[in-house]
Amino acid sequence: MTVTIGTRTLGDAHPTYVIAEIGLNHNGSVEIAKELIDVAAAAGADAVKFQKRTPEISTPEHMRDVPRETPWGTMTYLEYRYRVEFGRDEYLEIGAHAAERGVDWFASPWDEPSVAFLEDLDVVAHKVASASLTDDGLLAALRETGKPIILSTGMSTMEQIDRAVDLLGTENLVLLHATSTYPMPAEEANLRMIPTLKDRFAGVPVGYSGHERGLAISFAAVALGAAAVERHITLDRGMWGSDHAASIEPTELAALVAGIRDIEPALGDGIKRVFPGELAPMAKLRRVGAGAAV
Ligand SMILES: C=C(OP(=O)(O)O)C(=O)O
Repeated sequence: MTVTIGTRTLGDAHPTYVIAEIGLNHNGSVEIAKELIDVAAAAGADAVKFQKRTPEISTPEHMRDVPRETPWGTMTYLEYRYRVEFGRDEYLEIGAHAAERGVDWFASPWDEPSVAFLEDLDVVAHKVASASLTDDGLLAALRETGKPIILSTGMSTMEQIDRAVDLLGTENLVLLHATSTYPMPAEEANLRMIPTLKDRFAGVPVGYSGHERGLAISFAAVALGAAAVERHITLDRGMWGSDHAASIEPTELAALVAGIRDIEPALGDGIKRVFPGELAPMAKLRRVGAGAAV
């Protein structure tokens, strides 16, 4: 089974769909968001992703009044959430910029009104953040859209994943294996979940959403069959904000995409054959023995 997002097709035998997760790393600035889109396009990523919230709905009650030091002064956590949220006009500008650069754009809506907000902007797909995997109302609203849905599976049990997949249906679904530790230590990567999810949800493309430092684990995810790779990106890991430290910088994103494109043709089809390039070394090095004719 394949899933088509924009002009790209995801699934076995198709290129890995690389998602540059901007998330909140734009720090509320459309200019930074556009710079990050430029970075993603220059690196050869397929899509940029944002996070869309209705802060008074998606901010947990106990967090709302917690004071937060920000570059814009001390404010409550709820005020900060509003400060970094883009409205319709800003997303129209962002969407136009992504289209100009040839990359898909979409977002993870964190509440039901945000689904309607993104639908109005005619996004090509929706993402479900790991934190939202058990939000039945959100999943039902997303299924209603009929758009491709990319479901992240961090901080979840297999039973919760089964239920979310039941609610979303497998028709237009991409699963992402994820561990929601920021930054994620290698011991928590559990990359063999990629083949486990592929076996359990036959035909559903399975990818990887990474929060580790460096690129090696994401490359290994591709070697294990990931149909998509999502990584947080930032202009500079030293920037203010909670996700920058677990993000990759522009040169790393370029290296990630280039490395993935090198790995893809190397994976082959698993059928043993003698390649033309091996014939000369074989003629030179192999002693002819009883097994040669087999
Ligand atoms: C947090 C998100 O995703 P993940 O769970 O894949 O990190 C998101 O998409 O907003």
